[in-house]
Amino acid sequence: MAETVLSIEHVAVHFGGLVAISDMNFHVNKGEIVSLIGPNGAGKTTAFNVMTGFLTPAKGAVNYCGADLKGKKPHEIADLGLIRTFQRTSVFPNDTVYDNVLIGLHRQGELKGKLGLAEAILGLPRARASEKAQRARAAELVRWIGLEARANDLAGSLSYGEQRLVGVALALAAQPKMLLLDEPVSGMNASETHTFVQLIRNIRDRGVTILLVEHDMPMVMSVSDRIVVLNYGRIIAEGPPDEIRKNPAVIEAYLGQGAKDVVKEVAVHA
Ligand SMILES: Nc1ncnc2c1ncn2[C@@H]1O[C@H](COP(=O)(O)OP(=O)(O)OP(=O)(O)O)[C@@H](O)[C@H]1O
Repeated sequence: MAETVLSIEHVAVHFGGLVAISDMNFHVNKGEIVSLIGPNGAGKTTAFNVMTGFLTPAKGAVNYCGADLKGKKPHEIADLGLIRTFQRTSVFPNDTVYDNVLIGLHRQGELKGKLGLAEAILGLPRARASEKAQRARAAELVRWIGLEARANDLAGSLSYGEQRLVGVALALAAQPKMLLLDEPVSGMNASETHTFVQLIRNIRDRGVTILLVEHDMPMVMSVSDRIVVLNYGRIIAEGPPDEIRKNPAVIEAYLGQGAKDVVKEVAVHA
């Protein structure tokens, strides 16, 4: 039987009188790639914020690997291996790609308190060994995201899509069991998106479970094992891409928002 990694149970979020999410229930199994989609304002980002401890739901629970996340702070949730990327990646533009990833790894090490400050400052043997391991790991992560050829280029010289890859490397540096990707291909061209889909599959093949929020329908249809559709804070459909693209309620939800292009794309890929 499939092992559930994340489950959202009867979650509700209100902002004053506005119901952003109402009685949301869904789960993600180990090794799945699941997409959460829906028209603008449907509640996708709010759902991400609940899962990662940035928002406390008015009702319901989020379970991750058997633990109730209630009351946990974002960094405590990240420590459990539930890692998110953000819509905006902020790289250090005047550092190389490799150094950006190394800085990320150093921050991880500091956050986890792996080394004492004195050890690090004095360059004691344990600190030197750790530095060597982190350098090797940074090189491995740069290779993993496919930016090996650009490792020594300044991050500021990368295309927007490549900078987003650095964001993924920083998330991978935290050794996720599950990755939440927030609109990962927005602003990418078709070829960058294609490369990114391969990367997502590769990350999953290495054992990381994936949930993504994305507006790019062809991308969602090609990468997802399962799709959960939100509209006005409610789940209106859930299933594999082939079912979702034919679902009248889904088509209606997007048409209702005037997003005819999206519907056209869904139909074209049917
Ligand atoms: N901090 C907030 N305060 C008040 N209302 C909010 C807040 N955050 C979100 N909302 C409202 O909650 C609803 C859901 O918003 P949310 O950003 O989760 O939607 P979304 O599906 O992520 O949209 P998009 O695709 O445009 O990013 C919207 O009506 C939004 O205006």
